Amino acid sequence: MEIEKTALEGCVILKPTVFADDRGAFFESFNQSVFEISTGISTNFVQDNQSLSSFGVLRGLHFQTEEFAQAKLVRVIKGEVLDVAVDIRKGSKTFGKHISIVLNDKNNKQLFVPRGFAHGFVTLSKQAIFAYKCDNYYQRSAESGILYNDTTLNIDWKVPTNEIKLSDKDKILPTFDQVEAYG
Ligand SMILES: Cc1cn([C@H]2C[C@H](O)[C@@H](COP(=O)(O)OP(=O)(O)O[C@H]3O[C@@H](C)C(=O)[C@@H](O)[C@H]3O)O2)c(=O)[nH]c1=O
Repeated sequence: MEIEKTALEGCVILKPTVFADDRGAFFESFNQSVFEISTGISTNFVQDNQSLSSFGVLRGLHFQTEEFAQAKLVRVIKGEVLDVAVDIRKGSKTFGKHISIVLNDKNNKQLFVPRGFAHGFVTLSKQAIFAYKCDNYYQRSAESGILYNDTTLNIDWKVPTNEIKLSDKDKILPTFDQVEAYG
């Protein structure tokens, strides 16, 4: 397992060791002990999620508020996405900053997104299966988010605006300035 720190403290890229042979390939997509030892992060994941999206589908930017906040370990099983995490932690020196990383079924990269981040992705391939672990349960009443094209955040989603597909819910998310910081 390779670990790469990012510009945002607590956001870590993980690259599992892949064992390829003439049958195909194998890797451990999650091993709690390896995760904790290699990242130094202690979590208790309680929910696994999976979504299927077609090209241009943008899910985000999402987070759950306060005590319902979720850390996520995200990856792509099939296809390719541009994954984005935005720091919304009160007092963080990178508050309002974001990172973006290409996750696909070739690089097998995973991104750990701590609590206190808004998270989203856009699908770059024809289809993408996105999978993630969460350390807190889904709570509909605590759902919140930030508009993907917020001008303060200024995220380059790499997909032309006219090809981006959003849910009705994501079309009316608040702007960054309207959102309360985490913590
Ligand atoms: C996220 C979630 C949704 N749902 C339901 C609610 C709704 O009817 C349907 C689709 O939900 P959404 O449109 O919110 O799904 P989606 O837009 O894929 O939401 C996800 O986006 C990514 C970027 C994240 O970071 C996740 O935390 C989550 O917010 O699934 C659950 O039952 N459990 C869950 O954990």
